[in-house]
Amino acid sequence: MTSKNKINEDLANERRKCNFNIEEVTYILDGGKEKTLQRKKIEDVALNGGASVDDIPEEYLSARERYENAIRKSCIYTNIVKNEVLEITGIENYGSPVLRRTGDAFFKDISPFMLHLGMFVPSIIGQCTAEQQATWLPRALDMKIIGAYAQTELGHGTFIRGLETTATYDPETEEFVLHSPTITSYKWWAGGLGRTANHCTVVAQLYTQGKCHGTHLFIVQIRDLETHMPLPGVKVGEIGPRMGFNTADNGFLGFNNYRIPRMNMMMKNAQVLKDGTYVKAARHGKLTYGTMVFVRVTLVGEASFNLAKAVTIAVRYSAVRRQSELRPGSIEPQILDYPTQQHKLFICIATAHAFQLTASWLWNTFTAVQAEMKKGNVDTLPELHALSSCLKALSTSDATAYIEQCRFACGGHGYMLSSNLPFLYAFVVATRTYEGDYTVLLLQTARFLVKAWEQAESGKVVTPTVAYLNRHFTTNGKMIWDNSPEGIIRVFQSVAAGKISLCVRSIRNRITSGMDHEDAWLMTTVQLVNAAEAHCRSVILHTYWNEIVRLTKHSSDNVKTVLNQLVMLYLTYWALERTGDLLRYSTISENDIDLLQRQYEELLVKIRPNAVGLVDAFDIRDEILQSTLGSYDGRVYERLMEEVQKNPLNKEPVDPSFHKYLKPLMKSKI
Ligand SMILES: CC(C)(COP(=O)(O)OP(=O)(O)OC[C@H]1O[C@@H](n2cnc3c(N)ncnc32)[C@H](O)[C@@H]1OP(=O)(O)O)[C@@H](O)C(=O)NCCC(=O)NCCSC(=O)CCCC(=O)O
Ligand SMILES: Cc1cc2nc3c(=O)[nH]c(=O)nc-3n(C[C@H](O)[C@H](O)[C@H](O)COP(=O)(O)OP(=O)(O)OC[C@H]3O[C@@H](n4cnc5c(N)ncnc54)[C@H](O)[C@@H]3O)c2cc1C
Repeated sequence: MTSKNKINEDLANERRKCNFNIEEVTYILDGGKEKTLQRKKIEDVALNGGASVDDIPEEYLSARERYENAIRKSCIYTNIVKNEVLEITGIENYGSPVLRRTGDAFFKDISPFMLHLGMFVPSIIGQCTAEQQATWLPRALDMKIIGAYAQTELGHGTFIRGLETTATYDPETEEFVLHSPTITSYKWWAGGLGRTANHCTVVAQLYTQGKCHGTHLFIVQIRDLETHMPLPGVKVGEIGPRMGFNTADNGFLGFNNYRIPRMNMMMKNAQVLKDGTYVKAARHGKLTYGTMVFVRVTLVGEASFNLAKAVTIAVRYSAVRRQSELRPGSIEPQILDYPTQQHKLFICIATAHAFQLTASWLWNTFTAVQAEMKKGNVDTLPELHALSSCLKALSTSDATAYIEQCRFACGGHGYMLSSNLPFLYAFVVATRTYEGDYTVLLLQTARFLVKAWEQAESGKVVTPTVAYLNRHFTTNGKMIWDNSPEGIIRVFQSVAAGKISLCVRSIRNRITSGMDHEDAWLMTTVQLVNAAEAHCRSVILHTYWNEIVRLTKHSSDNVKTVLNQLVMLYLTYWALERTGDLLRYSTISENDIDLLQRQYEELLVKIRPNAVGLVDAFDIRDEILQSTLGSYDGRVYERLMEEVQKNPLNKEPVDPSFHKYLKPLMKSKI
């Protein structure tokens, strides 16, 4: 072994201490051994060529250079995927989370193609008829056309019904006329739209035969395929620097009476016939929002993966980093030995597991609902919408907070862009806003919960994720505290039921005292968000526990033990975080809380020897981590030094600005 790939001794020791089979845990997280092997094969094909390495790290480039470099790498990666990876996986895996994950080796920031695969293609699959799909899908998958998803406008993102772009049908020419009547109607934010896309999905208010039928989706060509010039009637550009996503050319777009053929309306759920007659095929009013539901479902896994990256970096760094003295003259401890550091980091490992397992469960729920909808049954859609909304909100919000916690855990070096933690934060914090803002989505879930509560009150059996509401009406008084996993979960469900119940009471009291329903709802929204959060916590705790029990049935004893310790840590952590709620809605005593605290601290001690093994089990290759602090070999200080050599500011010993400005300043008299 050369000194270059020699593993840091502290990290090597940690690996010797690890007492469970790391691969077994990787298989569980990936969804089975087959999936792990497939992922590894894809990573080998895509990454072993070393195409991801930038001579100059992208953070040193100008905005133009950075964009061009991102396009260059997107094309390299797309060619690898088209020519080599899909040979192995089949076309149906285009856009799969594995390819998304592997793509991270090519970009610290974002690929300008992300929205093409993330939303443009899914909108064709989900919103077009079979005939339309046959026209558009092969071209999109083959990158003959490159798309974006232009829904949000300068004036409206959340309130989709308030969008102002119009699509007015002209039966004379059998075309839609797209128009942006105001400044606020300009499309704003769409990823890949500013410089890259030549097509996009546009969401616009549909007018036909003089009547508005609400928002619908259209496929719109915006640039010439040969020259890439914006087509006449299209005004398009990049919106400017932002906190992250700086290589994703988020764009603006306006139309001046721009015409598209009738068949460019995505017609799966509604059609406009040649004569302008509007036909609604959908069995549910909100099926045009389907692409958003799909993306929200995938964002739970995205939150888990990015948190796994951050905690891999922070745990490895904490094993390498030594700081302070416990006793005078004693060897400086690894910072991972501080219980406060363990408190910051182990919850991140557990949360990444909780979200990963919840993401797989949610994906299965999503595909089951899709299958029902194919048969014409839309009854399960409201529950899926409520679930995907709150899980998207909480997973992105928790992942944001914990990635920042990982950065804090790395002290000053965590602030370096080369640690990759700032990039991870800037990416994940955006996911809390886009695809539906945190508060707005929790309020959607709250609508569902209040309805479910009313059903349970009237004695009806409610759907599985809110079945605890039926129990709420059959038990009297506070839930008996019980420190078993099932007991803690039951108490969290009681907290949710209690909070929903308070919301309903609050709304009813307000209505009784003269408010109309809208105002009573509005005045209760702070509580409603809180209740939806509590419901979602109970769903995550329940799912995480159930899945661990199910998935470790045949695991080796050590794997069972360590995964159990993690899920117990998660349950205990949240019980301690919510002692106020637990005191209010269960019989928990001060003594029980003391016991919980002790149990938590003991779990930190038990997990400590396996901490590095647990992050190794995420199996994230160095090329994907892209971190000076988090590499497998732990050569933290060497990597920070190597990175300094790439800094263009260090190319010359004296900067030209010295002669231009500094020296004259130093020479000038007061
Ligand atoms: C907030 C709402 C849900 C409100 O919509 P609305 O039309 O005003 O709703 P409403 O008329 O008050 O009716 C509410 C009703 O509609 C239902 N509903 C709402 N959304 C869905 C859905 N997706 N599936 C199934 N049902 C849905 C709700 O459950 C309500 O039902 P109810 O009346 O209670 O029976 C909606 O406007 C919304 O989803 N806003 C968020 C916008 C958003 O997510 N934009 C994403 C833009 S693309 C993007 O960000 C790309 C990111 C980049 C990337 O991915 O990389
Ligand atoms: C990096 C990034 C990429 C994006 N990519 C795309 C894309 O590709 N395509 C696209 O179409 N869009 C995209 N978006 C836009 C994104 O979907 C919207 O920004 C998002 O849906 C939030 O809408 P908004 O900006 O209008 O926020 P607003 O709705 O104006 O929210 C502002 C505040 O008001 C609050 N608020 C708003 N309405 C309510 C309410 N009813 N009740 C209580 N509180 C409320 C919110 O909670 C929030 O705190 C992107 C955004 C970002 C940041």
